[in-house]
Amino acid sequence: LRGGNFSLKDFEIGRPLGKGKFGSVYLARTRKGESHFFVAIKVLFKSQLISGGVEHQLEREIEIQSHLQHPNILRLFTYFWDEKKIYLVLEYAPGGEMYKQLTTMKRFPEAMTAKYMYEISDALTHCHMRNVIHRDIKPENLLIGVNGELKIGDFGWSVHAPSNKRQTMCGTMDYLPPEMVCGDSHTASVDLWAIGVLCYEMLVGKPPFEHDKQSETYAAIKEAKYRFPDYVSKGARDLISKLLVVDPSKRLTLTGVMRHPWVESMLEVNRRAKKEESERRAE
Ligand SMILES: Cc1cc(Nc2nc(/C=C/c3ccccc3)nc3cc(N4CCN(C)CC4)ccc23)n[nH]1
Repeated sequence: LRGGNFSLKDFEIGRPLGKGKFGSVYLARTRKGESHFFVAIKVLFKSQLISGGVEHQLEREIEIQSHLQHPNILRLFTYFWDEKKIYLVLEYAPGGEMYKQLTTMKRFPEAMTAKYMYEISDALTHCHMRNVIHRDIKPENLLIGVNGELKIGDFGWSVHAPSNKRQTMCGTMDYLPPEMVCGDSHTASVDLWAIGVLCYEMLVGKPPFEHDKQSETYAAIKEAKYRFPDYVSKGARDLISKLLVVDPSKRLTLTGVMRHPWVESMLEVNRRAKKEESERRAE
């Protein structure tokens, strides 16, 4: 997939993987050469982009995602268009969507949650170093790679920091931090709040500020008011409580997440489990 000017004829289109707001995503593979290389092709209708007024958002998504190269960020290899559609050639993540995994498992074990928290913090460090804030971290935008690693997918809402872009709210607001709920300008620390929400949702199976009425969700977010079920460990509570902080400047940093004692201890549990498994297989 080096170089440019690809077109649809260079790919064999497979099954649809999913349908988004502005188009569908298909499994595909390159025709050229003997090694069939799987990709995911996101097909967007120009007409819908224009009527949705999101062309420049797509430009930003392409600009940002094509320049980010990180093992926990889904690659955007290339893109092309014909008279009616735009095609994004994205990395294929064979593990599927994290939110489906979470729905199936109800909630993730602490070691699995900590691994995902480490990986997403590493990926966001890569983004923030390039002055990119994602702004839409949630299980629906996260995919699972071939080795069970997390991949941040959709960059449809990412922007260059700082930004006070009001976004037309579509989808859940469970992940919105207080400063975005109040319409203040926001910085990269919105992603720190979002991974706090994500950590809670991975451990509990639902987000911390979920309420029947939107106004109750807003109120709970603005005061960072939430409760833990008994089974959430002290270490996990400590991490989440350092991320779900109303004052953006007081939130834990990404380095702080990756070095948090609970994360470190859980990664050690993962390493030991992997070692035992490989020793068992070696026998
Ligand atoms: C961009 C991309 C997707 C992707 N991989 C996959 N995407 C989607 C669902 C995608 C989707 C797209 C738009 C809207 C909704 C869903 N579903 C997937 C389901 C997969 N399987 C195989 C693994 N099974 C456990 C579950 C079903 C595998 C990869 C998937 N790699 N790269």
